[in-house]
Amino acid sequence: MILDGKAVSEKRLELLKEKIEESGLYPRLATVIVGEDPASKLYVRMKHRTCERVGIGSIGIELPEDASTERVLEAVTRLNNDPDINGILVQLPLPSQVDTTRVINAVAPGKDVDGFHPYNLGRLLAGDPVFAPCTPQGIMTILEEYRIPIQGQRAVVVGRSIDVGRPMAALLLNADATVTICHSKTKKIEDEMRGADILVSAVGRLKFVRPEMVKEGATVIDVGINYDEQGKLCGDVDFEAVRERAGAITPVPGGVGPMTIATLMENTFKAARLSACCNNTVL
Ligand SMILES: NC(=O)C1=CN([C@@H]2O[C@H](COP(=O)(O)OP(=O)(O)OC[C@H]3O[C@@H](n4cnc5c(N)ncnc54)[C@H](OP(=O)(O)O)[C@@H]3O)[C@@H](O)[C@H]2O)C=CC1
Ligand SMILES: Nc1nc(=O)c2c([nH]1)NC[C@@H]1CN(c3ccc(C(=O)N[C@@H](CCC(=O)O)C(=O)O)cc3)C=[N+]21
Repeated sequence: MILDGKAVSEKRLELLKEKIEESGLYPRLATVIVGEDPASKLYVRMKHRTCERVGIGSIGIELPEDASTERVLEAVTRLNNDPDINGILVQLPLPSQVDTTRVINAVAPGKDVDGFHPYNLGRLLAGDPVFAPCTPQGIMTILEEYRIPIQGQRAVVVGRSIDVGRPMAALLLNADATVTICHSKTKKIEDEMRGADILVSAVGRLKFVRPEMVKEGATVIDVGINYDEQGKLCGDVDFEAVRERAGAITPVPGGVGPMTIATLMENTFKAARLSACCNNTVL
């Protein structure tokens, strides 16, 4: 079975559009982009376009490639203090002279729709999330939509980044999976991966997941965004070979990526509701 993330994202966006209309709210997202990286610019454009489609206002702050940490912090602080802005997304990666951790930590937790702030990561780890990172949260939505059982299942997450691997493991644990996290220092990683009922690859390497690493019938989630020798967009999974063994698998493109953006929209609406109804007292 192919897990059609694109179709699930379309369905969720239509539903969200209706909910936003009914709410009478006008949520607003601000993006901050530093430099001219074409991939980052493309992603930010896609986010703004999706905002427009569901009834979320958006503004884009663009800073020069050589912007200092202080300059980026100043932009974030201004957005934190702007009552018209509900969500703030600082597009990563930032140029090397910018201290990414300081910038992430500066975003007001109630506007942190990426879920990267340590407050939100802590809430997630405590089993009581407010904003979970969009990519892993979007993966949970795909699993739910396709009724893939999670409770008691063995889940293996390859990758331990703040944006994908770690929060993915926390979400699966919160859903009662038995979770293993693998990374570049993991010994006998193939044996770990072969034990997975649910295998999530967030590595960033072409053909990292080969069929011999996949249990027959497993659910395989491909987070990777890579380009092959022809410049074609590919995930981490050797898709054609692995799909024969997997019970269910996400393609790239059309799998996890569209769900990341749909979840960002859901988090932005949530941020708007939190500030409207409870003045952020849940935080
Ligand atoms: N579709 C989407 O919406 C999104 C896609 N992505 C894509 O997902 C991929 C991962 O992203 P991200 O988590 O940010 O990346 P990072 O580079 O931050 O993390 C990669 C992880 O993979 C691990 N790793 C690298 N090589 C190996 C190896 N040979 N064996 C086992 N583990 C290895 C690293 O281990 P260690 O920690 O030991 O170095 C690290 O934990 C990228 O391709 C990225 O473009 C990312 C975000 C959203
Ligand atoms: N602060 C921050 N938040 C992020 O969520 C964030 C980020 N920085 N930096 C970069 C990564 C990457 N990311 C993707 C989003 C959508 C697709 C996506 O929609 N991909 C389409 C294909 C798009 C194409 O054609 O290239 C697909 O897989 O079908 C991919 C990757 C979000 N990220």
